[in-house]
Amino acid sequence: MTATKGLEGIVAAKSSISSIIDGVLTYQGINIDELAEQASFEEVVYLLWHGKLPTQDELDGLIAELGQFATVPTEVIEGLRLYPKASNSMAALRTVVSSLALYDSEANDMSKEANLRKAIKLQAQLPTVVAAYARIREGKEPIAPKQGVGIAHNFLYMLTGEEPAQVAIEAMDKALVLHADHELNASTFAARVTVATLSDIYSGVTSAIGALKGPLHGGANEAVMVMLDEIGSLVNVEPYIQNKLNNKEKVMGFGHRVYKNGDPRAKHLMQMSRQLGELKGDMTLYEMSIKIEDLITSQKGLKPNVDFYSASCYTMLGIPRDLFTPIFAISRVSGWSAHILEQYEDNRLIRPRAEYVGPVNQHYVAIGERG
Ligand SMILES: CC(=O)SCCNC(=O)CCNC(=O)[C@H](O)C(C)(C)COP(=O)(O)OP(=O)(O)OC[C@H]1O[C@@H](n2cnc3c(N)ncnc32)[C@H](O)[C@@H]1OP(=O)(O)O
Ligand SMILES: O=C([O-])CC(=O)C(=O)O
Repeated sequence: MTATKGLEGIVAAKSSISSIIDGVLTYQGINIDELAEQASFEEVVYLLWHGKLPTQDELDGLIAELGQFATVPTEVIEGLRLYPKASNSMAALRTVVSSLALYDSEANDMSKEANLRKAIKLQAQLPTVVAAYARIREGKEPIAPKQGVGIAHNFLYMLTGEEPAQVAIEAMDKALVLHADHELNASTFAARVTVATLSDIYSGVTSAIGALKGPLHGGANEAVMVMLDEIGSLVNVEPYIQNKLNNKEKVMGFGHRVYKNGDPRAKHLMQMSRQLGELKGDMTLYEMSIKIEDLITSQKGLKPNVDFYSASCYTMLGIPRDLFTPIFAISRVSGWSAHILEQYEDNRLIRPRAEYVGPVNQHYVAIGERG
């Protein structure tokens, strides 16, 4: 038995949710470029869960259910007030999602209907939780979700307490569409491994949030913004990046396990970054990002991934950088849930093997005789 480090190239599941074939990403066979330009996030959620785009009635029904479930139990909001103010935002989100199970009477109901309902609840509640967390740590009161508006709109409203501009809603909605699913990425795999023991959907999503948090995965979007903040201005880009490359340090937001010729989502976020810069009348972050891309691509041959331009976009939307990965989770919970439901449909325990490389033929030595 020989291990493949990082399971690179190993096909570990059959799935009909999203595909990456020859560098093209599709959700249910629809190219991400079409969805990014035309679909709303709620249409994508329906697509991932039901395998087809919704009719107007089906879409209205989903939006109504998301509204109905968007309110988070008071106990959970009260719990947020007790978290240390300096908590890591993804650790807080992971803890909240785990605790949501305690207040859901059907948390352990494994029927198909209950599992779909729990997927809707999680999708509805994550934006409320992230916005409430962000406000409470600033000493502000959480804002109750609005009914009848999309998740992008509601999230920005609950975060700021103000009616968001149409351009901000559209940018956020597109970002949510672009992050919704991505085949067997690390967090989705973690979710599938967890529920393949026939554990519940809250456990699966809690595992997934833990996996998304890391900087090699979803945590890279925050790390990109840390880097942009450290660089500070266009003139500093070249020496900063050169120094990183000389020290053989990774530059966050570049490279990908599957895409070697570029992540198809990045160009949409790059355009969004440019447009938001133009609207703000401040191109600094966009221009710094373009310069970093030029340097990394020419010197390392690495292309930006989904996490690179999302950092400047979210900052220009006025969002604090430690909410970037929680926003990724607000979107990706749609994909995690789709994969969890798919796993339950045709389940088998996921339990690979390890190549043993430890010592052999050892013997127990009494404690007093050990060196
Ligand atoms: C939503 C997402 O999860 S998208 C990915 C987000 N993560 C990041 O942006 C973090 C930065 N990128 C990386 O760490 C990697 O490119 C990963 C983890 C995304 C993919 O990694 P892998 O396919 O395992 O590639 P691996 O990490 O083995 O790198 C291969 C080589 O490219 C180099 N490399 C890969 N990414 C980078 C990078 N961002 N900056 C500099 N060098 C890099 C590695 O140092 C390594 O070089 P070596 O062969 O000389 O040692
Ligand atoms: O697929 C991956 O390995 C990471 C990624 O881009 C994603 O989860 O969106």
